[in-house]
Amino acid sequence: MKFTKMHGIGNDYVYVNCFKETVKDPSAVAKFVSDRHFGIGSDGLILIKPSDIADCEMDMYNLDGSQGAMCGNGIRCVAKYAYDYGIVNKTSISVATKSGVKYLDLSIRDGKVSMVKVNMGAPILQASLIPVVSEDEQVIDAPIEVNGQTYRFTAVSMGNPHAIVYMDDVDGLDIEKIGPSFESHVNFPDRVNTEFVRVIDRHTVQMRVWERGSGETLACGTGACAVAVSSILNGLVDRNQPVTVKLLGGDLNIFWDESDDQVYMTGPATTVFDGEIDLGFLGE
Ligand SMILES: N[C@@H](CCC[C@H](N)C(=O)O)C(=O)O
Repeated sequence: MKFTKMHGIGNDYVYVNCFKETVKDPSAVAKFVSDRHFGIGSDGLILIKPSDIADCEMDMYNLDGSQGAMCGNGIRCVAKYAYDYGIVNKTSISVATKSGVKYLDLSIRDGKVSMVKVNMGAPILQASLIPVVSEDEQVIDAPIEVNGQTYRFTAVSMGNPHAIVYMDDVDGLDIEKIGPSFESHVNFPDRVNTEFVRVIDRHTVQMRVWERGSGETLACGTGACAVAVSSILNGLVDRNQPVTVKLLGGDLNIFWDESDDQVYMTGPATTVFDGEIDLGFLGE
């Protein structure tokens, strides 16, 4: 299987061009290639496929083999791959995902994509659609008990579920302990991605993320969008201004446009290397 290793501010995936390659069992391939000791090493697997409704389709899998409906860092890399490897030859493109078609604008430097702006769509706040168990229609600054301690969280879906928790000491957090407990909490029937956030000023926040199916990653694009929306809803940052979200792997610029209710994410996309791997033992 030919592949390309790419990352969006350190959130790395193995990308496969399914215009040319066939992957029979993506879950098994994701688990194998993601392994940082016995595989290629990544947060998961992303297949770039032909689409009838967009320029291409993104089909993404987490490190544990589970399928994700949306990936913010991944979709910027899909756009870079599509342009740099000649699937498209225009700078405004569309990508189909399991959470709908997304529209992207590409910035070109030296003939290759360097930055991508993505219309990530409208945030979903309705509890039943996220999904999160609640008697209220929306979950904003609500209490939740995890590992015997009460936290307050806000729930937002950006096509995938996020729980946002504010705290002062994000750097000192034992995320390996608390992350899995949020992920598998009974109140999140589809599991959840959890962002632990410190507010720096009225337009800047810092976050660490525990991703559903992949554990702690250096960045999460959908998570950064959910954090910006949550921070506006909680009155912690200014509305109608871009929010800089500082993640372990770098910064993302997020703008929730009140006029059309769309969330716009801007950030880099990077190619690491091309490779080829024999997956015959998996039946591929
Ligand atoms: N890293 C991603 C999100 C990947 C999917 C997520 N773990 C899920 O299962 O919902 C991003 O950049 O958005």
